[in-house]
Amino acid sequence: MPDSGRMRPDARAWFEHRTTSATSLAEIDVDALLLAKRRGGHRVSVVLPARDEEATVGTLVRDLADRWVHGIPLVDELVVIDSDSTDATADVARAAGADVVAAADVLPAHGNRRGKGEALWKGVAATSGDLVVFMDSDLLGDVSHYVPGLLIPLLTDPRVDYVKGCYTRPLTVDGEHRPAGGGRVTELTARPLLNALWPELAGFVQPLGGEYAGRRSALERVPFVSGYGVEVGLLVDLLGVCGLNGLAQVDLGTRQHSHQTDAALGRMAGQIVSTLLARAERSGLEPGGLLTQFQHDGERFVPSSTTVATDERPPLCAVPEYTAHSAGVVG
Ligand SMILES: O=c1ccn([C@@H]2O[C@H](COP(=O)(O)OP(=O)(O)O[C@H]3O[C@H](CO)[C@@H](O)[C@H](O)[C@H]3O)[C@@H](O)[C@H]2O)c(=O)[nH]1
Ligand SMILES: O=C(O)[C@H](O)COP(=O)(O)O
Repeated sequence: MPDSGRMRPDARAWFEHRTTSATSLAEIDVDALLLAKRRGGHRVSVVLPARDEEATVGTLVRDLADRWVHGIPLVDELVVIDSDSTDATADVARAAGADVVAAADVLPAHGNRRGKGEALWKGVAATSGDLVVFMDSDLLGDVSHYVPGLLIPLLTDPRVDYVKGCYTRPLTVDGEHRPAGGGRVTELTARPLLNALWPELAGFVQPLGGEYAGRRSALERVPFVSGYGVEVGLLVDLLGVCGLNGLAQVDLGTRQHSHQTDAALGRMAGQIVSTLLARAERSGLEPGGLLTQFQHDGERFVPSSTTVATDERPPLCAVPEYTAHSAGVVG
């Protein structure tokens, strides 16, 4: 039976002390945040990787620019990294107020690879803020509070180097809408693997979520996996660089995005498996047997842990009672 009491103590302590909430603008003291930004002499870059996102990137960029560039000056640089789009992503994003940089034009001597992680790596290279906020370009609805929400831990606690967003994820597939249940690769691949191999990270509610922020000083010290393995790669590698207490998460409320096909999610899961197994092999890790999952109770995420370690029986041909019996039967 699930039992939150059985969550690994270090993961549980991290979850309790390093999870904060910023589910809407009403919950955020933006003036205090701006003051902290000015006092600390910080510069904030927002990086949005985008591949063929003409349908969504315009509204997102306009919301962010209106609120945090032209309104309250929390963001100094709003950059869309055009990841080899074949649609009007670049024009739409530029018209909405972003600086648009083609991934292929950044560090050209290093070539141009495919994938989201490549766009993020180029995004860090192309910007200059000491604090970098990442957001996907296919987000739906007004999510402009994500930016200050992700910045709070970085602007208010010098021990925090990296902040992951977490959220409830509705799922709409084939016209059927469910208020939660999104993040299928997260639940079926990333979470079980991360729990097995890096149990101290079990408190992360959304290890794959595309909204997170970090100090450049940390981000420039870790590799960026070029494809969809980038989020789990960053989590594991930043754990090594910053330690568990250098990581934090913030509940941003709800996240809706465009869903990919099952076949595409299978390929994404494959990249995540490959990213994590490569790191586990390098570190010689043995899998553990506890899985922590989360449910939102209306106020907060509630963890519940289950033993998933497997037991097994030997081949029957090695069981004397069986071989004696089956010899008798055959004979
Ligand atoms: O080659 C690519 C592929 C994607 N993207 C952009 O990356 C973002 C996320 O990509 P998407 O294909 O929408 O991923 P999801 O299906 O939403 O996958 C989830 O899981 C992924 C794996 O961890 C994360 O990278 C995502 O942020 C997270 O939302 C979007 O803005 C894309 O336009 C690129 O820039 N280049
Ligand atoms: O984060 C994930 O697991 C993938 O983006 C899939 O999300 P979805 O199930 O909401 O499409």
